[in-house]
Amino acid sequence: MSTNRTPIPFSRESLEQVLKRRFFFAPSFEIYGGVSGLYDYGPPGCAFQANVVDTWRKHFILEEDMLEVDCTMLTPHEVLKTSGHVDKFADWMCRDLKTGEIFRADHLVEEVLEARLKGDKAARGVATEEGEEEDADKKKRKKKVKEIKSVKLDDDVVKEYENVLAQIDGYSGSQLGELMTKYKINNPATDGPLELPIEFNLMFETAIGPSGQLKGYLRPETAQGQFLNFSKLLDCNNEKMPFASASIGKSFRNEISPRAGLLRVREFLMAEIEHYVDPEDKSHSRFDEIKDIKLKFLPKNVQESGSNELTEKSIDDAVSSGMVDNETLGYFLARIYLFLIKIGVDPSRLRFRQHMSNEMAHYAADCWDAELQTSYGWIECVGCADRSAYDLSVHSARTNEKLVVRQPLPEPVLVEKYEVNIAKKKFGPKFRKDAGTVENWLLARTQCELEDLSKELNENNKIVFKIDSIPDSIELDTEFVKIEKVKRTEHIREFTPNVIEPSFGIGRILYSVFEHQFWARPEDKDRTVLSLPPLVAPTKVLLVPLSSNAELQPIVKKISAFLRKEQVPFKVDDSSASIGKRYARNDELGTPFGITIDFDSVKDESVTLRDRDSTKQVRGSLEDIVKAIKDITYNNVSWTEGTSKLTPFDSQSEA
Ligand SMILES: Nc1ncnc2c1ncn2[C@@H]1O[C@H](COP(=O)(O)OP(=O)(O)OP(=O)(O)O)[C@@H](O)[C@H]1O
Repeated sequence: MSTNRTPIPFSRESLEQVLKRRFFFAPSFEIYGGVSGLYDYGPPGCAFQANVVDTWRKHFILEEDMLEVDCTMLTPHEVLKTSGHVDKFADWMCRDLKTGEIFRADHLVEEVLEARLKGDKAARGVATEEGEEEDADKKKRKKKVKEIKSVKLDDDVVKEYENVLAQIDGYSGSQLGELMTKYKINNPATDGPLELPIEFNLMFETAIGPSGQLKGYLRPETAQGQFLNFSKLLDCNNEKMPFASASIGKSFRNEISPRAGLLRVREFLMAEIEHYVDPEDKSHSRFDEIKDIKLKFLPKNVQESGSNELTEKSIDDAVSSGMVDNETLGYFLARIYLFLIKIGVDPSRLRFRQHMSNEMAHYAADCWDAELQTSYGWIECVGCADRSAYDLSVHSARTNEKLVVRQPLPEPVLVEKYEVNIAKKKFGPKFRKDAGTVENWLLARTQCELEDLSKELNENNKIVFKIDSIPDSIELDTEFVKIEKVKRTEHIREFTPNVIEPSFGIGRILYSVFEHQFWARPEDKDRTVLSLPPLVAPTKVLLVPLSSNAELQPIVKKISAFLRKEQVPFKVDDSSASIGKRYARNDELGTPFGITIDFDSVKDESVTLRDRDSTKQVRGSLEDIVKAIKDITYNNVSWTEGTSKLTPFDSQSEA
């Protein structure tokens, strides 16, 4: 990284101009006025994303020998009903019945309370936090917010607000409604009253096929496709455990109020891992390799006490103290950290936040988000959850397909377990075409469910339950079914694996890296640079002929052919702009190296290599220069080390 990089106040406006000017990304359908939450990536954005995804594949899929799948985005209703998304994948929205404006309830509470705290700080003459810039939308809204005037709050109220904000991700709809009433939160623009929060499902609904009868959704995550292929994947892995599947693909969420550019969009690229592990042994065979890595943690008890103070600990300490639930989860937190650093995340602006008890799904054993600090605040970019056996169990129960691992036991064991005995002959006449479905439903129950059913049968002499595909409730007495605890000698251990799921939103990560790597040359604040790591930079080399003299053309062609052969992504800039301007253009594109071709190059094929960040230059043969570029880009070699055998070159002014 540059030795010249001095901290200057980050300007989001300036970054946005660069990203737009160089077409990293832009609103989709822009000439039609655009649609909120939808973006197209331009050439440098595409190349950057492709390189990040390539690094992700190498870092996780290849390094960890994961099984990659590519599943469909269109998903039938039944699958997402079973997974819980149809009923629960929702955010809370509230409407202003007069103006029709819609707000996401938690974001509204957060924005208003933050604004009031800012007003309070202003009244007390305290400077507001640096780096918390506001996007245009937020600014527009805030302009109209009457209460952002500097109004001093009581100390108790400040404490209360801070406490609410620390836990903002964990509130239910009714709790948000209570907060809105308690703190008199109205439409910030008009001060008009708002409806209490109602649930809004975030999935895009569609119909599959012309009849319109097969209801479906665009998937909101890639995970379900991986779970449904579990048995095939286990087979691919020769039935060996633990193992992981992985998938990279688009997901869709009909966000209530998309905002903050790439950070909250309606269609985005996800990279997800489902690591299947024995529930009785969540150790990880490679834990030793990462155990000493130190991470910054924000545990749930700290947030629940209204604070956001970070604790720095090694992963080893975090797991052995029980703060992180198990070794495998800890292993992935460290691997996530290493990946993010590799692609340009600033480690000092990365923290791992644990989900609070009321935020975490009831089945999850533990959950941590990798959050990156940006001018929009701390943003969740990677979720990493131990989802226990939930997903495989629910799909198994719904389809009656066993999604389990069967392992021969070293010694037979005597076990006590619940078994279902069905009076098959009576099922046919009672249930007719549904007899098989009811039978399979009973046989697919887990031991815990059987324990409950057995109790119910003993106490009431009957059990009553509901199966989705059968309209009426089903009632069975002991003539039809017996559920009893029996002793059996077993030679095989059968279990449903637990799943540890690291889930990456690529767009959020890309944007955070832009912010973390954007700076301006101290001598001129308009000469901005995107210091993307060479590994992921869209183009590695800018080829710059010193002049447009025809004499240089053959050597430019020759060097281009050599770079192509060596598979180094490059661009030629033979425009008439000054050399400094040409470099400046590429500094904004994040191109880490410049190769300058001059009249000496014609004589001896030597060239000059320029480093984007330090603007240092060295001279050498084309072969040696390309070797240095490849070493620095792909082999993690520093500029100093990579160019140590090349001749330092006096760089002229780049003005
Ligand atoms: N609307 C979105 N736009 C861009 N990326 C997203 C969006 N929603 C989720 N992601 C990304 O997908 C990852 C995994 O999704 P997950 O369901 O855990 O997010 P989430 O908890 O719903 O996010 P949030 O609370 O911010 O809406 C997130 O860490 C994030 O990087």
